[in-house]
Amino acid sequence: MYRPLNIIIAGGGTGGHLFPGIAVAREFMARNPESRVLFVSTGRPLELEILTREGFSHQRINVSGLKGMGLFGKLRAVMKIPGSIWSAFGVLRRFAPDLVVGVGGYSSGPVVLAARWRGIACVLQEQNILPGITNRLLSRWVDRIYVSFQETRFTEGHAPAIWTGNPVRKEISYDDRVPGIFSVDSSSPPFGLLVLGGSQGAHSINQAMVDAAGRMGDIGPLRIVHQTGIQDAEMVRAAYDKYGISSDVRAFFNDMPEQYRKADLIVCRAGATTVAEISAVGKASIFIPFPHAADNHQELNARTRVAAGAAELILEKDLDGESLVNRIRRLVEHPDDLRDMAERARCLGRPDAAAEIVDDCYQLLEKRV
Ligand SMILES: CC(=O)N[C@H]1[C@@H](OP(=O)(O)OP(=O)(O)OC[C@H]2O[C@@H](n3ccc(=O)[nH]c3=O)[C@H](O)[C@@H]2O)O[C@H](CO)[C@@H](O)[C@@H]1O
Repeated sequence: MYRPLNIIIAGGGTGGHLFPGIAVAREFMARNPESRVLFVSTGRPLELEILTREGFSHQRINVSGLKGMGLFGKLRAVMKIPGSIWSAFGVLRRFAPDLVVGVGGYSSGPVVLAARWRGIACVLQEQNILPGITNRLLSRWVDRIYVSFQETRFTEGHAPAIWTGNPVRKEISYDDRVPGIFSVDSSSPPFGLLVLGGSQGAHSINQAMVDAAGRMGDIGPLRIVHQTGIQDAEMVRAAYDKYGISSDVRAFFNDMPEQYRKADLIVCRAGATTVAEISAVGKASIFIPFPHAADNHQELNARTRVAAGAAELILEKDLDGESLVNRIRRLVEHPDDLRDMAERARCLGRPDAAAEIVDDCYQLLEKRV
């Protein structure tokens, strides 16, 4: 029997940080429904919408990131740090957590530091192959770090790191009882192409698909599901309509499990949570990493899959409509290759990541009693 816990999930900001936190939060609630979970972060609109839908409480904290800021922005961000740590103490006093889970993003910093100061158990979850700056700074002040990639390394003096994989929501994971996984089957057109731009959409992928739309005539029946982000939805929808391509274009999908299930091929950025979900669901993919992600970590995330024959890669500098269509056409014409990639992807999946993390957290708390 698992005892009820008060858990704070600190950090987030983007879907790639938030959804692993939700997977872990749900696992804690499954172990004991009397547990309470509070998410603490800057509270971007998308984040608040997702947490409300999931039924989790949220507490906003006023903190800014340092990265990519000018001198004035950096100074303002530094000046906010004492206030944000002070508010974090207030949150800790009111919620009285047994454990704080930092999921990356600068808003996790003050909460984890304040919790450490108060002697509360703290763990980190790192989604990317290269740790983000906040997790790197916090790595020596916590009890454990759960990493998504076996290759991930922290600098000396860090807490014990455990390779669990990146927690993925249960309904996304591969299940051989669900029809549609490994749905690559040339006898059942149309071919399902899922295009994802990460949680905010990717303008260059949108642009390349618009350019590609006029060159897809000879590929055969296609059904494109495309997540564009807010800016480009109209432009992309108009291009598919112009060339008579059946499509579902939206700024953001709230039904990703369904969309993954129906896809025969996924064209997407290489955010760590997308990469983990594609493995969990066992699908073929073409990654187009965001080249300006910190230390180019998206390309490194993607290369782990490419090296295992589980995905293909197009670098942004080589991306245009023609290169994209050529890759898609080749894979549509070689379903065996698609199936092989999908199976290799599935072998890399760690569908039990959330359960492993929660098991370890209970053990950690047991030792501290
Ligand atoms: C620009 C940038 O720095 N992005 C980072 C951000 O990416 P980003 O926030 O884009 O995150 P990911 O691609 O890793 O994950 C996106 C998440 O959003 C969900 N989703 C996506 C589209 C949609 O329509 N509906 C939906 O629910 C996906 O299922 C997934 O759970 O966090 C990732 C994880 O730390 C990093 O690897 C990325 O580099």
